[in-house]
Amino acid sequence: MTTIAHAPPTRKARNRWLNDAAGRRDGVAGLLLLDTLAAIGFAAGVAGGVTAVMGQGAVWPWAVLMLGMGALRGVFATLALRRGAVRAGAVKRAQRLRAVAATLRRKPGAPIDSGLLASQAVDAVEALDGYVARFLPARRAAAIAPMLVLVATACASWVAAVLLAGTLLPFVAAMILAGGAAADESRRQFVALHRLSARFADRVRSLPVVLAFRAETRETEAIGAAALELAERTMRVLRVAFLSSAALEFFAALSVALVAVYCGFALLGLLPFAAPETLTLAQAFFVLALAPEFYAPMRRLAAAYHDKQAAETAADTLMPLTEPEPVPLVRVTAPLILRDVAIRYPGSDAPAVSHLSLRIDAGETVALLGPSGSGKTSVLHMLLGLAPLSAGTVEAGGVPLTSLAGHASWAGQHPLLIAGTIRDNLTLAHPRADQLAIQRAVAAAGLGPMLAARPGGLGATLDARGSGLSGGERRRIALARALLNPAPFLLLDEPTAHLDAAAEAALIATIARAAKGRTTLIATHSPALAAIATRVVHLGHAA
Ligand SMILES: Nc1ncnc2c1ncn2[C@@H]1O[C@H](COP(=O)(O)OP(=O)(O)OP(=O)(O)O)[C@@H](O)[C@H]1O
Repeated sequence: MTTIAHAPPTRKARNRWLNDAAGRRDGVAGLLLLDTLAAIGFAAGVAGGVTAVMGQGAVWPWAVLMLGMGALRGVFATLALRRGAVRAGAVKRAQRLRAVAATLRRKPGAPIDSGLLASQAVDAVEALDGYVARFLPARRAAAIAPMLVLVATACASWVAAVLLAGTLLPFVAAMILAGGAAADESRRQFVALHRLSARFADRVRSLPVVLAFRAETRETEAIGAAALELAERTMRVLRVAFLSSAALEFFAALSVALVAVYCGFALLGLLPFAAPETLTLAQAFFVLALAPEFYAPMRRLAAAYHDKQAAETAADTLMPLTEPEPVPLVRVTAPLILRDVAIRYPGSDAPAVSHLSLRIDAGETVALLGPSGSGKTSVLHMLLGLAPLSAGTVEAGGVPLTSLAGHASWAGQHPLLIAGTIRDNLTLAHPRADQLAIQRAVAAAGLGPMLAARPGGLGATLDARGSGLSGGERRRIALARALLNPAPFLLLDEPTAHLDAAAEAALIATIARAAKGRTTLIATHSPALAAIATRVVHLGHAA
């Protein structure tokens, strides 16, 4: 089961990270402020139009002002939406690349958790969308826009401005209370979502094992329970969200009602106290048309508030991802010299390999022989930067080596297959390989009969599990891929396992040809394959 194993960061650190992740401002908040200014113009148009209709001047300039400002509001709102979406897209792309890069360049031997990666690269990154596109611009605009409305209102009626401002304080207090509760609930909801998606991804990946052990019912129940937990958490978040929107709507309605009652009574001279100001019809209409705009930025902010909570929870998952170190591009050549090398996996008490010293000269073929578990694969993985070098040194062509990746063709024990055609799988390590080179590699790896029997041949599609391929066929694909890549080092991990004697003999001849001119290291249990090596190195008990 996938868990988030680190302590949550402090609020300050989280906010700083979110700000950095959101990057530069793209003027979305500015567009929202322009929308507020256009709303003030619109209210002026309404007020002027009404007084003109009552016979005080021409109507059309006010109508033009009203329509123009209305149209501008539409333009500003659309531009703000579009710019926000573009900015959020860029932020998500950068974070997704970061999540994937952190996984690809994790410490050698550190376990990979596909459920966690899926949750980080998909759910957590997606949760930043609303934060960047809506919440941040809404928060920036909400700090200024109500003040603009207040100043415009005060120019027409200072009493109306005081009434609006008076409802603001209890509203802010209510929102702080509701916001705190919503933050906790939202965090719990996100953890439940993370748990469900990680569990689901893990189980889909291990579906054959689940089916083989008849664990469908148990796993279905577990996923059902996780889904139920998520539903309950979502309902709690919604309840708090409804509560805060009820508070918002109450104070928004109260402010408009107070202004309307005051303006009406002031115009009719029905105020139960001496009028503190003289209000004209135009001023009253202006103030009334503007009153709903006072709470509009807060409404926008409240609508995006959930995005902030989701982003904060996502930040807890994304922040611990370490920045990938740039991989230095070093030209690596033989000889390959290992001095007193030890490989110890994280969490293991005993090293998988210890005190291994070895020199492999350019063009040499070395076979690593040894009982199962003696560390043959670990040595190849260490050279590729996939297993940790815990002690000793490795040097290639006089350069201290961190990884042969990029300089080596590799056929692993569990060949990686991607969803795509057989050709896609072959050209994975050498995308520019031409048709002739592909045909040669296919023939050399003994894939010809399999491709001839398969509709589509090289164009036949595989899924990521390589369903429909035998173990031997998968290894042949991995070998053909390694042969296709003209790298100076060739690393093969049990390339002839799962093959009958005749197929093994044919493949050994192919490997012997492919090894010519390359520095080759082969991990094997097969004495026949080891026989083509210029040197045999025994690991483990057999040493
Ligand atoms: N990722 C890992 N984390 C922890 N221990 C590991 C890991 N990979 C391998 N080991 C351990 O390291 C030891 C050497 O394993 P390795 O696969 O290198 O042996 P091998 O000689 O290639 O075995 P085989 O012939 O069965 O393929 C084993 O005890 C194994 O359990």
